[in-house]
Amino acid sequence: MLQLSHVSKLFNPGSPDEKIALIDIHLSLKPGDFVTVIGSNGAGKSTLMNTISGVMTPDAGEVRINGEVIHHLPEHERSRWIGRVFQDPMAGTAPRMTIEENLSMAYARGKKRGLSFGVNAKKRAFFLEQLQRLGIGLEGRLRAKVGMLSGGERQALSLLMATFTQPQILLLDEHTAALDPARAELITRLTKEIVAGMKLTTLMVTHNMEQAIRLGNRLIMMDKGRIILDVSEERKKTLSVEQLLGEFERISGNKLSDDRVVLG
Ligand SMILES: Nc1ncnc2c1ncn2[C@@H]1O[C@H](COP(=O)(O)OP(=O)(O)OP(=O)(O)O)[C@@H](O)[C@H]1O
Repeated sequence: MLQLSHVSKLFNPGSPDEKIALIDIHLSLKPGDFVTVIGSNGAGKSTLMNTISGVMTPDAGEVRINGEVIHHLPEHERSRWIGRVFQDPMAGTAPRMTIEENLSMAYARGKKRGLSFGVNAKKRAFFLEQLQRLGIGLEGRLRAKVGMLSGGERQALSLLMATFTQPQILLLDEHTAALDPARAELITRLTKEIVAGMKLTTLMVTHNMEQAIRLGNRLIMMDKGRIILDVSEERKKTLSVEQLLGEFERISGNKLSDDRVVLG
């Protein structure tokens, strides 16, 4: 499904600002895997997501989705294959457009140009059904401007839009981090439901250690551009936050330096 081999990324090579972001990363995900990603500041988590999404090209190695090298794919193919939700609820939606218009845009995403963004009765019925699944009352607000929604509502909409086209890979980039605990819990629940319901292959970066253990069937830990620990579903079942932090210290030789860490 997703295959990274020998992936490396260096910023500002040869300059005093040189930064090694990824070093010889190997990662293989099976269809339906839900992998949580944790690590210290600057470990390379965002660079990993950017490289998988094709936003950044690796300096060495390659990323394949279903056997195809991602960087060779045209933009519309990539956006059909990859859904992404960012930390900032503002990032995934267009605030001046209505919920219905945003959904229509997401619906057309990944399809060849020329496809209408317009909303017809059939599409509207589909949108209503999808919004009802979220269970937060957005189905009654199709014509509301998205800029009027709360952060949690926008993030729920972003999640729906990112998964509309049944992407091959779903990338969640600290997508609950900017929300208050109740909203974060809501988005976590919706994430679990959508990922399990659609059997999506998912990578989720989180600073919440408890969430990283509780969600998904695999956990990877990054430090200084490398994957330093890969935890199986079995091991995750009995793993505590203290043990996870202990493992980080044992392998990296340092305490986890993450200024946004949430223990649980
Ligand atoms: N565009 C860029 N230009 C230069 N250096 C960069 C750039 N993006 C990332 N880096 C550097 O690459 C390294 C990895 O950064 P990255 O953002 O991937 O880490 P991260 O694990 O997501 O960190 P955090 O948890 O702090 O957000 C860091 O040293 C960072 O400073």
